[in-house]
Amino acid sequence: MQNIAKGAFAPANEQDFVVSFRNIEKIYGGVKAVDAVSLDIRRGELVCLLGPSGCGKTTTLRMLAGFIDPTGGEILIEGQNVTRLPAYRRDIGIVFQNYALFPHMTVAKNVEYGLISIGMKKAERQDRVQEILRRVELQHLADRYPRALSGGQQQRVALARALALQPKVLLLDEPFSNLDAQLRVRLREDLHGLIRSLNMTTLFVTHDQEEALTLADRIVVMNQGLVEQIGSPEEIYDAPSSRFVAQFIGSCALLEGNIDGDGQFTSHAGFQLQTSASPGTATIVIRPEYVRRSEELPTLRSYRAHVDASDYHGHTSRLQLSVGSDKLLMDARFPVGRKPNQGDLIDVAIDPAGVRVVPQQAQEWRKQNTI
Ligand SMILES: Nc1ncnc2c1ncn2[C@@H]1O[C@H](COP(=O)(O)OP(=O)(O)OP(=O)(O)O)[C@@H](O)[C@H]1O
Repeated sequence: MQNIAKGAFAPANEQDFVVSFRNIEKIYGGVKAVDAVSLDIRRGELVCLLGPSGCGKTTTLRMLAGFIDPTGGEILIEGQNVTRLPAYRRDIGIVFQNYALFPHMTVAKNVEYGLISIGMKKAERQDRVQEILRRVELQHLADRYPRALSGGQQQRVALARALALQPKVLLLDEPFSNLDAQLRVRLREDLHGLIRSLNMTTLFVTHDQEEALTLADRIVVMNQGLVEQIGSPEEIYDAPSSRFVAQFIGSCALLEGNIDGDGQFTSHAGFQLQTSASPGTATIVIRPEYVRRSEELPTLRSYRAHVDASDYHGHTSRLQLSVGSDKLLMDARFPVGRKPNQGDLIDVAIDPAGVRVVPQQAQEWRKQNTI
């Protein structure tokens, strides 16, 4: 099997894989919505498909669910080729974006529904419903109808319904998109804890990078049907494989230029920075939290920067800076009353830990990772 990713969950052997996508492809009217996606998901792993609208993440999820037939490639669940199996024979639980609860059924009946359809006996069914409602802390709402539940409670019913059938894999399609910002964060933590405690193998789709970074063991960044990078949240953030990944995950400055034989980078506009990279044309990524006040890094080179914009965000301030005609971003805390304002000049230094040289495209990363 291909060694696809080198994340924290690099699998030990094939038996550990619950899901394998092998060169999966979907073509719609001549356009590749999903292009040669390969991915192995290990038992108990939480993997996120992340990317902008239209990048192919929902199509990939739905091919695993059995709702869309791939144009090419294979999908395996616990080693069995399920590519041509109908959805109901794949042992998959799904929580849809809009939860898709039955409005005329109580919470308990919603959860019980799938168990009736597989012919489970009444006593066993009722035990299972009780057990799963207890796990998602909804026992007290068992007799309510969906319309009398909050968004977060509806989400938990949908989750309970999916888990009741004890699926091999849980699929979540934008699980938090219908919730307000505060509830989103709380439910994210709840869901994380629950999935972890059940050791549930989970694939979820989101376009929200923060959701992916906080929830996933590994993130699959997709762009125009292709996998740009697969890695742990730290790898994706700290070592992006391409300009696209660097810009899509978090904020950064991207500077184009050349690296000489001593590792010195010079941008096209003349900004210079010492790196340890090999010579050649290069794009460097500088994350804003690594741009610091010069006085904090007195041994490093200092740059005089013009403050183009200065925004207070509570825990930090975000400054947009110009050094010559190159642009940098800076996230920093300033003592009360000392936040620089637009038009000020400040001296900054760049912590080398936050500087990465990235390839122009993801091809290089894919080549190295045999995708
Ligand atoms: N049934 C279809 N017929 C034709 N094209 C389709 C169909 N479904 C999806 N596509 C196209 O395939 C591409 C991938 O769509 P997909 O829904 O997988 O993207 P996505 O990353 O999930 O986007 P979003 O976040 O907006 O849901 C898009 O260009 C989309 O227009």
